[in-house]
Amino acid sequence: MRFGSVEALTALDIGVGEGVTGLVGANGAGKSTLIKILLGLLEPTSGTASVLGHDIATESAEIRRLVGYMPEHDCLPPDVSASDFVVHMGRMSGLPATVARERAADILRHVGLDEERYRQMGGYSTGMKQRAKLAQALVHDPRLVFLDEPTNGLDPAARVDMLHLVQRIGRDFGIAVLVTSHLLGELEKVSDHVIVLDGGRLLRSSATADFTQHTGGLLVEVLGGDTERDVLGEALAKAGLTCRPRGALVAVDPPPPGLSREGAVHDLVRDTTADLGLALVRIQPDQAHLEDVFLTEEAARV
Ligand SMILES: Nc1ncnc2c1ncn2[C@@H]1O[C@H](COP(=O)(O)OP(=O)(O)OP(=O)(O)O)[C@@H](O)[C@H]1O
Repeated sequence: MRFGSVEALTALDIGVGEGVTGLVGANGAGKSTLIKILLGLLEPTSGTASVLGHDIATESAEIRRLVGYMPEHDCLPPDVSASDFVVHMGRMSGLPATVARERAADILRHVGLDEERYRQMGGYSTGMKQRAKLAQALVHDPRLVFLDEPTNGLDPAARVDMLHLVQRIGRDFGIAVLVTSHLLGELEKVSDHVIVLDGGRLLRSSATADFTQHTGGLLVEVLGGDTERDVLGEALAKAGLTCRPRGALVAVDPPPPGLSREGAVHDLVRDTTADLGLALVRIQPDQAHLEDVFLTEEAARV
């Protein structure tokens, strides 16, 4: 997809399956452009795509009947209640009036808009607006929903609630979800599969578990501050482990062959901590995160 001299998407060859798929990438990576192409709202400069077996070039009306779309931008009429709006959107999708009213009431309850649904949306908080936008995407019982930055503008607690809703749409309602975020780590917990875009190119597409696999290292936390952390780190280094501070924790690399016996590093960390008179808070596996994909790519480029 080209916009003049800007290549918004280049040589993108991907398939999206069932469940929840996270589409992540920095601002301008091409996420919204991809969704708009799949909805038939933008015509790609070249290439082909199909959604639920329908060609985007010739069957976009059928695609929009089967798909729900939560756009990124603010698109709610301020002088209409969420209830009236979602009923209207249900009617637009072909539902009879009584069915649209029932479905709207159900779905607004599911997304957590109760009594507020009768108030005009102009007075809503960002979190309430995002919920209303989500409800209109779901009212006609689609087989697939595109959610463009559903957590945008939300505070941390509202973000967690929204991500929980996204997960329920995929797992409990059985609707396939393609959800975008510019925050790379955000979708790790709720997505079955993650697609990473960078400057319009595909960086990686794989099961979330492949991104977040156990690195073989450990993270250790002891009570106290940087001093206690560093005392432990130095003692572990003397004992033959490679480690470094990571925030308030000590990150221990995968053990050398002499310490590869199951539990050997755990025992060493526990004993070293006790010998130093420090209080151990936790030892946990060090997992790779989505951000690491970008760091690895950057390192490869350098
Ligand atoms: N209508 C347009 N005209 C010109 N350029 C556009 C248009 N739409 C998008 N672009 C450009 O295409 C690129 C991809 O934009 P897109 O909005 O798809 O990114 P995004 O990953 O969704 O980012 P964001 O998280 O900021 O929404 C950007 O460089 C953007 O400036």
